[in-house]
Amino acid sequence: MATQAQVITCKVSLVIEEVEVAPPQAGEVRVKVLFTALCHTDAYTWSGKDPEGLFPCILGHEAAGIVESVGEGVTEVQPGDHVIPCYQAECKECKFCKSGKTNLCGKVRLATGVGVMLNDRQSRFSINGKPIYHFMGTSTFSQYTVVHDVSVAKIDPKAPLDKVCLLGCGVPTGLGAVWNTAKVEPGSIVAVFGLGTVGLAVAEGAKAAGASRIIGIDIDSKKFDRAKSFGVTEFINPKDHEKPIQQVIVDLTDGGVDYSFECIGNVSVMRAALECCHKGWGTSVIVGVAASGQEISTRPFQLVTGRVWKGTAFGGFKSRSQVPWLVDKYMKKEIKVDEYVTHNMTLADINKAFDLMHDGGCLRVVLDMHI
Ligand SMILES: NC(=O)c1ccc[n+]([C@@H]2O[C@H](COP(=O)([O-])OP(=O)(O)OC[C@H]3O[C@@H](n4cnc5c(N)ncnc54)[C@H](O)[C@@H]3O)[C@@H](O)[C@H]2O)c1
Ligand SMILES: N[C@@H](CCC(=O)N[C@@H](CSCO)C(=O)NCC(=O)O)C(=O)O
Ligand SMILES: [Zn+2]
Ligand SMILES: [Zn+2]
Repeated sequence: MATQAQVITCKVSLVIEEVEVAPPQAGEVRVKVLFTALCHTDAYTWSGKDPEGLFPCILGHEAAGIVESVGEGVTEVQPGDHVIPCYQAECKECKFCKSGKTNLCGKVRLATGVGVMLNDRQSRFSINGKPIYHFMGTSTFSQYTVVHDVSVAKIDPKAPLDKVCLLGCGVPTGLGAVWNTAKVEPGSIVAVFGLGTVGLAVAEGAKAAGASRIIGIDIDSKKFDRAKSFGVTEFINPKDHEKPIQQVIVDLTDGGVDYSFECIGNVSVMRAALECCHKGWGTSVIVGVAASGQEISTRPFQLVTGRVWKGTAFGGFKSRSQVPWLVDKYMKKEIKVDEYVTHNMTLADINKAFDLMHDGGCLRVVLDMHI
């Protein structure tokens, strides 16, 4: 086909470049990133569908490392501390942090949303004097990064960093969606849409909360076997049914589920997840991130008749307070983490790692940043 005068769609790679990382300023921490995993939100922003996506930038937000140096006034971490960068900050002082109602923090969010540090609204990354933007206040696809002190959790130095890096995003998000946002009670019937890392962590959290049935829904039936070991008790592939998936679930559950979780980022599935909830009390939690311009819809009657629609960011966990607690739970073998790591690679292979995310067998790829 002739392509002259046409827009061409083609593949591009992330590039690995030498970057200058400026010293941390007041209230900032420079971290040597040892291991980082890839999350679908990195792929989402790279795709250009994130309205906050700003390029050129350094992506990455699910990582663990060691503090290299700290700026003036930083008291809660020091060089040598083992840390997890937290894209969701916790300053403990702002209106949000003090509300007792949310884990969102307002202190640095406006700066991190536009790829800069709060102090001087500049980036600490540059190439030949030209700034490279930060991403989600973390930018962990770099061997060194600079984060705000409110965006870093100090953790047990005995914890294996090549595993607990996952506690920077996907696993806490799923667990917390169940424990903090939905507050699933023992005996509940739960539906999980999407059986990737986040959906499996929802299943794990629901099992721990004592759910009686955990129904996993995915369009890839290969996901089902593995999901059993995370707590899923029944499986549905929407492709095997002619009826809308919400009707299939309502029929199977005597009127609908107590809780549902959308872990895909698809607005049609978000609607189905709400509408498969039981009249009068069923609650649906949106976890997946949908692209810019996408909107959710349903008949208001669904809410009038008692269903509740919620969303969650980082599973409602307060990052600096609770990430160390999650690390301790992992060390006591009370939550899974190793089981979500399906591949280990190096920074040099980051493009292959992104390709692997489309492979049904892949959950998390962990990159060793210094080989
Ligand atoms: N809210 C938050 O704080 C937060 C944190 C982390 C990730 N996320 C988002 O959560 C979502 C899930 O992340 P993940 O890493 O588990 O992704 P993933 O791609 O590994 O998992 C998604 C799963 O959904 C399945 N799927 C796709 N379309 C489907 C459909 N129409 N019906 C049923 N199943 C379908 C896929 O087969 C896959 O198993 C992403 O959108 C990610 O950006 C949100
Ligand atoms: N810039 C994106 C926001 C996407 C989004 O909702 N991010 C989640 C975390 S995804 C982690 O993998 C989140 O926590 N949001 C709350 C926040 O960003 O403060 C967009 O605009 O689509
Ligand atoms: Zn993420
Ligand atoms: Zn705050």
